[in-house]
Amino acid sequence: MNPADMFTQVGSVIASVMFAWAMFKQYCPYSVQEYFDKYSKRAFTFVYPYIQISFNEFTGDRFMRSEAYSTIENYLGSRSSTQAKRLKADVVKNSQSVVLSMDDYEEVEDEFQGVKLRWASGKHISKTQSVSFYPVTDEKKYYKLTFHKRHRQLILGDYLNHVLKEGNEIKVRNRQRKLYTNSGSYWRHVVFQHPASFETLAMEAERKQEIVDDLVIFSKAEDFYARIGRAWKRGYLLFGPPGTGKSTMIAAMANLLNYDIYDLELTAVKDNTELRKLLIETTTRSIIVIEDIDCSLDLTGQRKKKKEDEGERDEKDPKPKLPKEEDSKQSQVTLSGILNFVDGLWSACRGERLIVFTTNFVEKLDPALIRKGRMDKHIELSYCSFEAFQVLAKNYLRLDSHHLFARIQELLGETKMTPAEVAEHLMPKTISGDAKVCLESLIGALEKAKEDAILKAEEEAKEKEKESARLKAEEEAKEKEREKAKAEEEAKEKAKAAEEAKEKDSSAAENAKKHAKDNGFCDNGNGELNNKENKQEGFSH
Ligand SMILES: Nc1ncnc2c1ncn2[C@@H]1O[C@H](COP(=O)(O)OP(=O)(O)OP(=O)(O)O)[C@@H](O)[C@H]1O
Ligand SMILES: [Mg+2]
Repeated sequence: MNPADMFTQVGSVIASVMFAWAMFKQYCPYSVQEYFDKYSKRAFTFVYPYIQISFNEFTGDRFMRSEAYSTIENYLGSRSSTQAKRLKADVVKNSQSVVLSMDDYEEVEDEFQGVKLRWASGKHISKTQSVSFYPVTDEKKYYKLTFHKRHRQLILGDYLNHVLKEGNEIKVRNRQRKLYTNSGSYWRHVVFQHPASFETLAMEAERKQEIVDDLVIFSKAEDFYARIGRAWKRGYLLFGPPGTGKSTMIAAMANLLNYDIYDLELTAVKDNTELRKLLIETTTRSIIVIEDIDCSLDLTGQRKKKKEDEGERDEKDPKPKLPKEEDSKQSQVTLSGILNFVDGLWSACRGERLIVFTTNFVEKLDPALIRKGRMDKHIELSYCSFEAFQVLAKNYLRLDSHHLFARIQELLGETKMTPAEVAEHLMPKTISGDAKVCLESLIGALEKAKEDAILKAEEEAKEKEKESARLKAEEEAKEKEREKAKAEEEAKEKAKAAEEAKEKDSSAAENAKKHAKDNGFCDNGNGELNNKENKQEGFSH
């Protein structure tokens, strides 16, 4: 048979088979088709030695993008860029890096512990019925993993875990961090791009290292927290005067650990229920921040006040009062709501979270709120030390040393200036950026601050003296008044005693008279008593 005849015959056989298949599809009942489909697939898998697993892009009714799909996409990214011929590119991290993934219907190979496997990308397309000029197509993308069935155990266990772990790590590396703020009961976010870092943070090197170590240890301690049975969370309380770097440190923490920030504005939260809802919506690897917690709520007295109010209500009116209009507008988040937020509920959330409170007045806060276990680490940020100044000088002026440093060190030891103020003086003052001008400006400000502090101390001493003199005078006046009152009291006492004595005398005289009368004496009109019997006796004589 010549090749032309052979092709003609093969062609006609294929055409006949296709015709028969089309007829079968067209006229055979659906149930028979399904039956046929099922058994043909079973027969195929019986002889086909490979296993296939599909990971669809969308899962569930809510049309949520599958986490596994995006993790696998990240995992396959680097392999795709070296093997696939058609790639898709996406830009992340504020247009700073390009992430590649394989295009549809591409294949890449992978190897795990000597076992070869194959990943393929594909999509199901279904046309949806809609009243539109253009047909709407519904694409469902998927990744398909194919491997030999003798490696089933290894692939389903270790390999898939390895894919998810590595994919997640790549996702975290590539993700854009976000700064969330709450507006009522939901979070809004912007891309978080604060440049602060622990290197640029002005504080003593030793303390800084201690905080960095603490954070890094925490972020790697998943197994440790699971072993000791505690939720993977850590609380930080940052306190100190305004402008000492509390907010800057939070940004540095987020940059160090690559965490998102949830900046919680408590005054915008209506009540504890809303607070709970917001908390549940926070994601893992995040820092939840409540700035100026002492100003956000009356956390110091709220618990006490509430109890007092309840006590009063119990006494006077057993029915609960409706909130007044002005009360209902204010936040009704309570201290116990916050405490639950910090430990109770939070423990139920998966993944690592840091919570940071900042305050200018740590002594104002309820001890229950900041006890260890809730706020595990208390960090004081204080006025600028010389070591902190050196960091600022290096950041702002690129200076490691300068002959004016000695004077600055002396002045910083004698006066209080916040790092924010110091930094302000180190900002470029001339177009040439002369460091000396900045340092002199700082020295001038420090000298002035020192003079002001001396004047203030003198003023305060005078005030104190005046106050103590005033108090002394007041005390003396009070003492005099007390003495006067005492003398008056004594005089009154004396007069009363004399009155009583007089009364006593007159009543004694009265008694004596009565007694005399009873015994036969009578008053002779001259105040003398005469004995009646004696008189009678005299008459008789
Ligand atoms: N320790 C510091 N290191 C570096 N810069 C600092 C430091 N402290 C303050 N600054 C600078 O001062 C500015 C204000 O600091 P920051 O907002 O962090 O202060 P804060 O302690 O949060 O103040 P507040 O209590 O008013 O919120 C920042 O922009 C930062 O540049
Ligand atoms: Mg701040």
